[in-house]
Amino acid sequence: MDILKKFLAYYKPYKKVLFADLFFASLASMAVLAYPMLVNQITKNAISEHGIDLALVVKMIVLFLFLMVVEYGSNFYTDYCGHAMGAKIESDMRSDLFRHVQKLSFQYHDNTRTGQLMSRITTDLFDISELAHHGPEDTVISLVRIVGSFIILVNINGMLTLTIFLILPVMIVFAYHYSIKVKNALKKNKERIADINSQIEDSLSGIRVVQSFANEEIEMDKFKGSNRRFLESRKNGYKVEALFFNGLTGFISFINISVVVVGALLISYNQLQLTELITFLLYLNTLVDPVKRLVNFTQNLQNGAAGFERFMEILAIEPDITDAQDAATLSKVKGKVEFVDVGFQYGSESNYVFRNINITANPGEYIALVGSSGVGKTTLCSLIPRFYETSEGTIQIDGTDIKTVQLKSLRDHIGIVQQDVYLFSGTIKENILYGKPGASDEEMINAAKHANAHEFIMGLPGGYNANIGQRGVKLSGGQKQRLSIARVFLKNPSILIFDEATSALDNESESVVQESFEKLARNRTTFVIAHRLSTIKNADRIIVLSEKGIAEEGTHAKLLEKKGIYEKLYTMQFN
Ligand SMILES: Nc1ncnc2c1ncn2[C@@H]1O[C@H](COP(=O)(O)OP(=O)(O)OP(=O)(O)O)[C@@H](O)[C@H]1O
Repeated sequence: MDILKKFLAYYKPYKKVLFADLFFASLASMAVLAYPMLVNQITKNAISEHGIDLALVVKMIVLFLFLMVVEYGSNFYTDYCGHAMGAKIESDMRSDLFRHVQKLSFQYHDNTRTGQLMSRITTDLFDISELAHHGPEDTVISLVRIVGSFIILVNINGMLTLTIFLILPVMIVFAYHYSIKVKNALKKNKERIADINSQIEDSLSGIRVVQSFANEEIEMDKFKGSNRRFLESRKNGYKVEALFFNGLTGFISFINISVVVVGALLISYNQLQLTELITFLLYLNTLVDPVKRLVNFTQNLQNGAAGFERFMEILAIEPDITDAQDAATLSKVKGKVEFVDVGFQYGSESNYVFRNINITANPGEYIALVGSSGVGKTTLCSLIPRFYETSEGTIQIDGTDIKTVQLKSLRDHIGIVQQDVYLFSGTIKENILYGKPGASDEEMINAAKHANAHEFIMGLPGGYNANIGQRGVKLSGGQKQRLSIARVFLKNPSILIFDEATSALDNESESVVQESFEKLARNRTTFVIAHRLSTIKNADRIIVLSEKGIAEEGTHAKLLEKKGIYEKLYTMQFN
């Protein structure tokens, strides 16, 4: 019931269109019901052995034309405005879903396949929109036509009507049964094509890996398998569809023949006139369409309802990282960052990545985090912008617990340069402006200059308006890094997190990136997740993480002196 209420709520902005749609759907159905009556008038009263009543024929033709205008005009409205209403509802739902999914935390996205989400956002919502539009409309059309025809048919002849309504339920059961089979076949088709799509996406996104391993044949074999499965499911789909449609046509012919046979008997007993039989046969055809619509409606209902349930399931997931009710705005940040007894685990079932972490970073301090792979350096840093929530302890910025401030204001003060730079397809300018939408060209170019990116950008055809291709494929690793640094320069945050690239850039571009990053870090509290120890010799403080938490802390020189973990790591890399 609750779910129905939520579904109906989406009609609210389109109430007028919905009522108009239902009104025109009823009008068109009534016009269809009136046609056989006109034919009846012509065959019964206008044409007789005494000749033709021309005046009546003309009157009927005019009425015919009028009904046609009413029917097609109404159909135009339902086809156009009704569908548009469905599409608008779908678009509203898609916006709600996208807005919601954007709010869900990293934890949710870590555990959800993007492809699945995309298919929900597209396929499910299309099914719902079909239901939103065709559901009420088809019900009204079918009711008006079936009830209307029934009343008219009974008025013409009760016995003949009984003949139809004895066969009709069997036909409905047949149609329902096969419509489910068709539906299942179509669902299977969809699943199989989704398999193919995700496989193509996977193979083509990794085309560089595929070609470098020369594994095209292996990919082709995988593709052949899913391609064959899709072909089989389509063949099966066509088979059940052929059975469904031909079976239905068979039933209709059978009803027609039964009516002709019973009608002929009734005529021979003077219980029926020939003109009445003709009218009757014409009404038969107006009955077939609503039956098909009803069957179609049950399908729409199943698909749409299942889709809507899934849609609501996602909307029901509460974002686990949100603003507290009385969250304050974090403004004028000096940049003191404190970890107080911080512990973290990914999900309540998993082990703690670390516990009892205490770090105080003073404004403007440059802190490097080192430690073996998987020890939790990235995780530690992702707690500062609250990408994940601490499991124990608190993190404070300038003495304020980050859980008590508005998420947006917190993230506005933090700049992140990730090892795997993500650039959006579009121009250089659009990508830099992502750091501060609405910034002037001058500010943007300044940021690029600070990031040592201006020169290479000017060398590209189109300069700042050069298109960088999907995810920036047309740029080198170092260029992408510098663009992401420019983006953060423009943002101008007080706190900085730099996840150093593990994949080595060549020495020259590395030193350019390093130089621009050091410029960016000036006067900002900076956390560097360091992989190459050569880059952090000048850090104010180096924190060495181990499985047991913070193992060592100090400057490069002090830690070397200490001859502990850091010294070991350093000698290993140096050698
Ligand atoms: N999204 C996630 N969900 C569950 N576990 C995760 C997730 N991300 C990381 N982990 C686990 O948490 C631990 C710490 O990972 P993290 O990436 O923080 O380490 P790291 O020190 O930055 O490693 P590296 O130097 O290799 O980048 C690892 O054991 C990792 O498997």
